[in-house]
Amino acid sequence: MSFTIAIDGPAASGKGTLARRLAAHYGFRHLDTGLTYRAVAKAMLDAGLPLDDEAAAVEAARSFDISEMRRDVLAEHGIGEAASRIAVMPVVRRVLVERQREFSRTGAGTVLDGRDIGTVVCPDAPVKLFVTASPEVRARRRYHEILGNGGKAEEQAILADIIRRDDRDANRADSPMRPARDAHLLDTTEMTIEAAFRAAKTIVDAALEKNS
Ligand SMILES: Nc1ncnc2c1ncn2[C@@H]1O[C@H](COP(=O)(O)OP(=O)(O)OP(=O)(O)O)[C@@H](O)[C@H]1O
Ligand SMILES: Nc1ccn([C@@H]2O[C@H](COP(=O)(O)O)[C@@H](O)[C@H]2O)c(=O)n1
Repeated sequence: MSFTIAIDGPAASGKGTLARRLAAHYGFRHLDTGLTYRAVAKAMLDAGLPLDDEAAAVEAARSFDISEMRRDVLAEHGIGEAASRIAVMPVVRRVLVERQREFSRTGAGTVLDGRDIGTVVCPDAPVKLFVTASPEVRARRRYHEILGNGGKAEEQAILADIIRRDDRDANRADSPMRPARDAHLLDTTEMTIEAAFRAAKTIVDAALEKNS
């Protein structure tokens, strides 16, 4: 059986960075589940379809290749916003959650990050983290990331986007973003990436020890 590390948290909280570090450290496979919602959103946008076309979104959710998802192609802020609008549709979630669960069962260990991993996708995961940071710090980090990649951005606009997306994700009826009851909360507002990794590793090591 696969040992799954479930990581959730709001937009730009650092959950993907942490998930990638943990996966590399333990030799586990990683799935950024946000990319699955983004892949559906991009397919809809590229086809010029309205984002609330459920039948088309379900078809897109069934047909894209998970192994072909690329963060650099799907990272755009507008795609994140569209993904969050698509993510309110229960029928789309059902298809994607099944594909994410399938991934979580492969190999000796997996790391999945998203919004509902600890609560819905992998509720039996032996270790769950909920990563947060203040909205202002998250907006600043994302701003510097975009600039570092040669893009243009406005910090205040990013902050407004993040707040709007968090609100939609936390208040939708199906699978709202929230920490699982047994999740460890990790507030990285004042933490470096390295400090966040070390704190998470201590938690994961304890869970691995308990499972052995
Ligand atoms: N503890 C930290 N200290 C400083 N910068 C950080 C920290 N954690 C993450 N970052 C930076 O913040 C930005 C957002 O991190 P990341 O992409 O991992 O967030 P995310 O939660 O996966 O985002 P998304 O919601 O878009 O999936 C990245 O530029 C990353 O390098
Ligand atoms: N498990 C998940 C993961 C993501 N979403 C939705 O997708 C949007 C984009 O996610 P990013 O992590 O790439 O920013 C996000 O805002 C959520 O609406 C989800 O619902 N469940």
